[in-house]
Amino acid sequence: MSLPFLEVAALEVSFGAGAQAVRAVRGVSFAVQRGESFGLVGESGSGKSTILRALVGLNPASGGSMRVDGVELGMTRDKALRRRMQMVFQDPYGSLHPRQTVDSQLSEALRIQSLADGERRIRTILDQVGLGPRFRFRYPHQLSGGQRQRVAIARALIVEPEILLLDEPTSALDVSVQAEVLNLLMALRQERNLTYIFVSHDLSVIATMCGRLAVMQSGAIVEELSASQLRDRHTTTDYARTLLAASEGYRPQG
Ligand SMILES: Nc1ncnc2c1ncn2[C@@H]1O[C@H](COP(=O)(O)OP(=O)(O)OP(=O)(O)O)[C@@H](O)[C@H]1O
Repeated sequence: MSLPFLEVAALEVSFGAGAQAVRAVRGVSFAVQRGESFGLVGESGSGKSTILRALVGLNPASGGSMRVDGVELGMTRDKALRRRMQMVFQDPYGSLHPRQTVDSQLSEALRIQSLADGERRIRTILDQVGLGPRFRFRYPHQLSGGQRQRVAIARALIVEPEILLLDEPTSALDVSVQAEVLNLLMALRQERNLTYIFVSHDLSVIATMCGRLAVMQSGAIVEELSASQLRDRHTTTDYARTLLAASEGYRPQG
């Protein structure tokens, strides 16, 4: 059995101190192989985003460990380690700089990683996310929601990461646009052999996009399932059953 590509073990993340402390992530462990897509689902406030933010170093871990390819993710990450893992947020309008063109935002990502050959990289990535050159000098307000999310995906991918952390990447989009962006993400994962950690409250999205998933409640993982177990409703906890029943977007398959 090969070593997992991404391994989270007994992760703890707390906010605040003393009696006011919030233990947002409580002893979470999971392992993901290279090229796999792993889902995190759970009610609002269950700690899904906090795990992603801990992985990229935005939320410091208060216990446990995180490893990529056997390398421990400590408090400080060098440039090479930061390049390996990129995040895509729910709201592309909030995550893109409103006064910078698509070109400047992509150039900035390249500059941070000191990557040369910017012209070629920008043209290629805009094609790969289905935008093409005519969007290159537009500002975020001149783009639709779906186009903005494609720019956010391009900005994450232009530095050629191995792992994408996707935090509800389509939940701010119209349903028809959602499907297009999900198809794009699926194709990009295959083409680039990317590993995804995919957070969503929509179980139908998770069942389509992920091979395995963890169900979270109050900062802890209460159940791990394969996508086919999810589709067949083979859940073992009441909480996962309730979540499944409550998931508006969920449509039983087959
Ligand atoms: N910076 C912070 N300071 C204090 N508490 C925080 C902070 N970030 C998150 N929390 C708390 O940590 C808990 C987990 O939040 P988190 O955003 O990870 O949940 P989530 O499962 O991603 O929820 P949602 O689906 O609504 O995004 C919540 O109780 C939240 O209020």
